[in-house]
Amino acid sequence: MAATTGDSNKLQVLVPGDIGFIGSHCIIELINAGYEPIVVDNLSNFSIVCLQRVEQIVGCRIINYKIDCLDLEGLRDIFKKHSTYAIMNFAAWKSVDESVEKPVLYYKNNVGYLLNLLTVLFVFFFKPINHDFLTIVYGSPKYLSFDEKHPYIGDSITNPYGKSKYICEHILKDTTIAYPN
Ligand SMILES: O=c1ccn([C@@H]2O[C@H](COP(=O)(O)OP(=O)(O)O[C@H]3O[C@H](CO)[C@@H](O)[C@H](O)[C@H]3O)[C@@H](O)[C@H]2O)c(=O)[nH]1
Repeated sequence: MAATTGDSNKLQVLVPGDIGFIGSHCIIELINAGYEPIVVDNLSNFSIVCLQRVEQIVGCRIINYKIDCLDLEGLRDIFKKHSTYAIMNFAAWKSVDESVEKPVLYYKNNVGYLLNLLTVLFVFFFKPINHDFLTIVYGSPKYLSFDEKHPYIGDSITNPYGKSKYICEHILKDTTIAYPN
């Protein structure tokens, strides 16, 4: 199987959480579109076998790192090794029920990962990124499709998972205001 790493001139896209449901589809589309995805996943929700299946589908090896979201030094090392063109972040815990039982863990993990990504991002002079748009964060849509201008629902979010994502949205909005370029 050919490797995607090394001498390729392809633009590299860091995709934390890309062994997961949405991320694994995303890396296939990235490869089809001519990009080189860099997989960063702590394998908390999926095994490396999922990545191997994706490699079979695309017919090449995919650069991957098993690191935890709160490992700031680990993230820094990855940024040093790759000239990252963009980041698409899917790494998060997403169980509503579990988030109600373990709220601190969810805030620490989901918000902490985003803060670590932004910390490293600014060290390497990148722009802030758009985040995902979810009904769990925004509530019933006021209009479709969701975009950056859509009003947030804030206090009516019923669980720590949704709130952790809501906080992430505000962090990104504030960061984009602070660093418009
Ligand atoms: O701290 C963490 C937590 C999770 N993961 C990984 O992240 C992936 C998440 O995938 P999955 O559990 O299948 O979630 P998805 O359905 O793909 O949803 C993800 O992508 C959505 C769209 O961005 C977000 O809304 C969700 O919160 C986020 O979990 C998995 O491979 C996990 O192993 C990490 O690497 N680090």
